[in-house]
Amino acid sequence: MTSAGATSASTTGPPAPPLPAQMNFCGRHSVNPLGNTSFRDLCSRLPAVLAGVARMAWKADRASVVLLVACQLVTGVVAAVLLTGTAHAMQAVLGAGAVSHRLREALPALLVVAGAASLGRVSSALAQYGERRLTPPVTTDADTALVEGVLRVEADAYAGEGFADRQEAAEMGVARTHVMITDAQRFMSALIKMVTACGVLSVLHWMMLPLLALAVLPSGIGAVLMARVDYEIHYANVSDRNVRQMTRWWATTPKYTDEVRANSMTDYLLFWYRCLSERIDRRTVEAAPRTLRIHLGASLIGGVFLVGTWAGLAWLAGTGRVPPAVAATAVVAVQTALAALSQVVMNGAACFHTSLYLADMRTFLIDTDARASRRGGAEIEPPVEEIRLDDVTFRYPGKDRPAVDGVSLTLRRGEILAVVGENGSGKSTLTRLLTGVYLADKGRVTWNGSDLAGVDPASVWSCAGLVPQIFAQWPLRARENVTLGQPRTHDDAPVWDAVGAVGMRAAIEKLPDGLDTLLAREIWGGAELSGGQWQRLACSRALYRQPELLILDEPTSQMDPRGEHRIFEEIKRIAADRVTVIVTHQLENTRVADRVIVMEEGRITEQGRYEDLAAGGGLFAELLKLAKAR
Ligand SMILES: Nc1ncnc2c1ncn2[C@@H]1O[C@H](COP(=O)(O)OP(=O)(O)OP(=O)(O)O)[C@@H](O)[C@H]1O
Repeated sequence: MTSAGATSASTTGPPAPPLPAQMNFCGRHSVNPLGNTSFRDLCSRLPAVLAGVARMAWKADRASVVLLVACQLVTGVVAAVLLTGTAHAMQAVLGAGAVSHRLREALPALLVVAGAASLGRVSSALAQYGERRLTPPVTTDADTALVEGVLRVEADAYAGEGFADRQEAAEMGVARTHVMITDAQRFMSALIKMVTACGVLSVLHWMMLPLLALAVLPSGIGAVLMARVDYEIHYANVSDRNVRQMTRWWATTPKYTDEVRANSMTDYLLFWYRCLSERIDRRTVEAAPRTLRIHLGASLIGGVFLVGTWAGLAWLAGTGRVPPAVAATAVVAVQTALAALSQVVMNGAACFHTSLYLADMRTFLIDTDARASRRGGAEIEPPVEEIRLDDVTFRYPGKDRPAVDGVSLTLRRGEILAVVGENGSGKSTLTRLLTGVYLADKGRVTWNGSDLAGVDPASVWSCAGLVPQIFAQWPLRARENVTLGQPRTHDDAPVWDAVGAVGMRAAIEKLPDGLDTLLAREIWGGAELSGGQWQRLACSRALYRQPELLILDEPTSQMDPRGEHRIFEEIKRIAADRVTVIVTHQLENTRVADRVIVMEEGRITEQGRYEDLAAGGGLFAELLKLAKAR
């Protein structure tokens, strides 16, 4: 839901540019998942997060996971050996006798300490190597899962509540995946080090442990609270970030450079971009005092407890409760445990932080999975003799009125059907229902008698060729822009046939590398086509597929008369072997059709041949008159 931002009121000169719309999305999915979560709940998530990370890592590269686990174990052993070795060395050094004798006594323990330290270094280097091996495939798995999830949903999901915003939130999960392994691995190794150091400490004197825990706990709580604040800011900014991202693409892509410059939109787009960024920054800055309070509170309480820890140790040594050698070892153990504990806290909080974004990603993936196409396994066998719509109704999510409302229609092989009607009357939606891109909310669409709701969509789409109103200009080679990555043969003959049929052979031959030319001006070595040439290429894609159902939605709107004539001649030539549907506002073009249907507010209100409708007193005749009156 959006509302226009306020504009600054000025009575002289032109009005100030309006602010970007305020995003007040308040649907079912707009609830911050952390809104009613207690601190305990937050901490109890950590094991599940680590288990999730381990599962993802195991799936991506088992050998690296085994290496990392082995490194963790070595870390634990090394920490224990370091501390016990230090204790032995201390006992020898602080014992009785000449200095040279004491040093000799301490030498074996010191050598063990040096060996353990070297092993620790080697293990840490290997752990880093494992991390570097593991992070790319885990990130790629997460990223690909997200792209695949979005590609596999039923098409009407895109129009569903907050889909794009939730996708944007999930993207953050992917972005955080690359630090997830590092955080989890550091957390685990710090945890092992800490447990070892605490074990050694508890052997030295039981009182050291609670003192230590008190010293570090406040910073742990502080770090989790900070992560919570960060996530709240991130969550509040999702919609604005999404719009900013889109604005950035539209403003900077070379495709719209003419429109942006010649319509003097540069300043307005920069203004928009800046406003959105400032709004995002404002939310972040507004949270700064909260984070300062958390930081100061955690540092203050932690500092007091830390002083208490050292005082406790001094008291134990001073009162002779622990001998000097043990006290010296305890100092090392406290230092080790403190460092490890701070690392546990820091990396634990980072894992927790990441888990919030990963949870968004997981929720989104579960949602995309639930919305994935599951229509049944029936197959469409060519030739397609008949396509029928029986009382079909379709309404876009969130819309009050159906876009297609109770339409019944039968199309037979060899027939050319033209669909006309005013803007928004449901023509393109009808084509999406015919191809099974959308499934009817009510009624049935059947191909050769098979209801598309029970047919594997891939088998339908392998028989369809669609030139949509807004077609993609893929940054691919000219050849793949025709074949769409689905070559029919090992040679280029059918590709040349398809481009020849739309009058593009000469233009493709003139490209620097012919069919191998990359059609993307932005990329080095790429070339660009004109608008009409692109549209011809889009038509050649559909022709190349030799589809059972050929749908052309405004196929010639950018073409010169020769190109348009050629396309319609080709449509007539190949019509006998397929069902052809042409959506057009150029009413003269409907002369090629065997039948014309006129749509109004989602319904078919007239149908017949061009001549009959032109002579009738309906909308077709009225629109024709208006077209001729120019
Ligand atoms: N993706 C979508 N999400 C929500 N509503 C949509 C979507 N696409 C179309 N609509 C709505 O459905 C109705 C029919 O749209 P459709 O695109 O089918 O009309 P059309 O006859 O093809 O229009 P035009 O002649 O302008 O291309 C319109 O009210 C439109 O706002």
